[in-house]
Amino acid sequence: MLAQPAQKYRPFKGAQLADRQWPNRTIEKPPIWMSTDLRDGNQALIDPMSVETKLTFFKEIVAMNFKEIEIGFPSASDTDFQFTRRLIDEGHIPEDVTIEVLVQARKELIERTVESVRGAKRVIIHMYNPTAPSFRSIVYKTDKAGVKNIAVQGTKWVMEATAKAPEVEWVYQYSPEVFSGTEIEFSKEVVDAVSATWQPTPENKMIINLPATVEMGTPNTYADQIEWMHRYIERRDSIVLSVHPHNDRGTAVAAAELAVMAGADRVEGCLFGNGERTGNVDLVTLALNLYTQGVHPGLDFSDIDKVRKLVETCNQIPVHPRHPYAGELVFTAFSGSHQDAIKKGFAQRKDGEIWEVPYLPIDPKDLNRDYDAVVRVNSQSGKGGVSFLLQQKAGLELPRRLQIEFSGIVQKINDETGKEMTAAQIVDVFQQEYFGATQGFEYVACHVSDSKTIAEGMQVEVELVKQGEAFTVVGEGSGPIDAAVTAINKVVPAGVSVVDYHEHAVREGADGEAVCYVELKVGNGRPVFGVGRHKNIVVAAVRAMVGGVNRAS
Ligand SMILES: CC(=O)SCCNC(=O)CCNC(=O)[C@H](O)C(C)(C)COP(=O)(O)OP(=O)(O)OC[C@H]1O[C@@H](n2cnc3c(N)ncnc32)[C@H](O)[C@@H]1OP(=O)(O)O
Ligand SMILES: CC(C)C(=O)C(=O)O
Repeated sequence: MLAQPAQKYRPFKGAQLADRQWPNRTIEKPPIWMSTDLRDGNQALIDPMSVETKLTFFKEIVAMNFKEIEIGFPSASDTDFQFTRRLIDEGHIPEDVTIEVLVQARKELIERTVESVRGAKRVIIHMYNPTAPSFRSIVYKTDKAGVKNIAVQGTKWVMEATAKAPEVEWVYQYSPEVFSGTEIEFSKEVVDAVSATWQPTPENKMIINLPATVEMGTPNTYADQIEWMHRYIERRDSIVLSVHPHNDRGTAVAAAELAVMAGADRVEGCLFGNGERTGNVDLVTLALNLYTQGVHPGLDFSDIDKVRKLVETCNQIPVHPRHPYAGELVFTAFSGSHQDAIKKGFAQRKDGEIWEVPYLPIDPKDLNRDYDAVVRVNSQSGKGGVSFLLQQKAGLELPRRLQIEFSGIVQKINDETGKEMTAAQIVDVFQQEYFGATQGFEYVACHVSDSKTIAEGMQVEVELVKQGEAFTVVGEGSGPIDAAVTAINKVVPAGVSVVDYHEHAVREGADGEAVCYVELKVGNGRPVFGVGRHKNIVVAAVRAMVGGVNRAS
């Protein structure tokens, strides 16, 4: 890298717009969406899509509810020509969907393009030519007038060619390519000349598309350019103002959003931002950003994994695991404090309320994503995450101090292995630690009686085995726990005292079970937990106590 990059690169200068209005606006309705996956996305693939793949992709884009779809560049390749014909001849285009085809401002290519869509109901014919200074001097070796003439002449060729196919309802779209790098007054001059030639009306609008062919400045500079054009181009009421951001600086989504605030009616882009170089603007992120503001985007991403897999298969490019809304890891928290907040958010949440779960800007369920993946446990995790998974997977609602005790056990394993622990593994470890603690006393059975002859009110008989020897201890107390403590104390000389006790049901109804968590101390030892589960709550409590005594020793 250069020590002085200013010797090689100059800062981008956008439109002069001192009284810009867009910063005070919000987006309250979705723009018109146009998917260019089959054109701009396709032209950037290592292996462009086959006709069959394009057809599969097209049908799914339709199912997502796109009403405008750029299907290709039919004059460029036989594949695109054949695909266009198949869509039309086999009737794959729904009544309310308009296909779009791209072409350069070249007569023979325009004629071939018109031929490719003969018989279609409605078509957007999209012509482009570059207008930026470097293209004028490097690619065309011409001046502003020369470039403007290409645009106007191309428009006339489109008018002539489309007039020969009157069965099609034609919509004209013009793009001054590299609008982002073209002097703004010159962009207006070219666009005005094109619309003066085509003569759109408020009833028969044309589309003026202003591409950030290469993203050149911060997104606010694009918004300024769009607002400038929105205010000053001629025949604005007869024009659908469209934007086509690319992502060279990684800010295409922001640029598109600010451009809509600045007056754009329509956005062109690709699913997950496929496209030339760093890609086109990502329509999934744009649409779901709107959704999280309470505005329905009009597109259906209610099975986001299906959309992701489709795009990965058709493009042969993976979607990044941290891609907004769709990546494999984007609804997953590994770190302790995040898990803790998410767990509390879910616990407080009631159906029908406004979504407010910390760290999750959208409910994964709305995209058919599972809550399972929300919390994953590794050495960065804390008690919140561990207990969340136990609750989700096994229905266990651990009291706070047990959460602390058990997460210490999990943490130790994670530190040793350095690996993630799955929910099933955590449940396993919990079961081994708390339900499998049989060293010491083995619980066999217990019997509870509350006859009037029992002085303390209740009697519990506990049958145990220790080192192969079976015996029974009996205790009385004001309640079953009390009585069980008295009974067990008879075989634990150091003395057992209950510090805390919690219970809850794990399943409702006839097959319901109770889980008891007993925190106890043996002698002067530190408090430990025992956990028991059984249909009968007293049995669950006695089991918890026996388990706790075993763990304490
Ligand atoms: C920003 C974008 O994404 S724009 C879309 C880009 N997509 C594609 O290019 C994919 C499809 N294109 C192709 O397959 C080819 O370019 C074709 C088949 C259309 C044309 O191929 P060729 O005739 O061999 O032309 P090639 O692309 O090599 O050269 C471009 C020529 O067209 C001219 N040209 C390029 N774009 C345009 C345009 N929009 N309008 C008019 N002329 C143009 C160039 O100046 C050059 O002219 P020259 O031959 O006099 O130097
Ligand atoms: C053809 C135009 C709209 C284009 O793809 C671009 O400029 O990026």
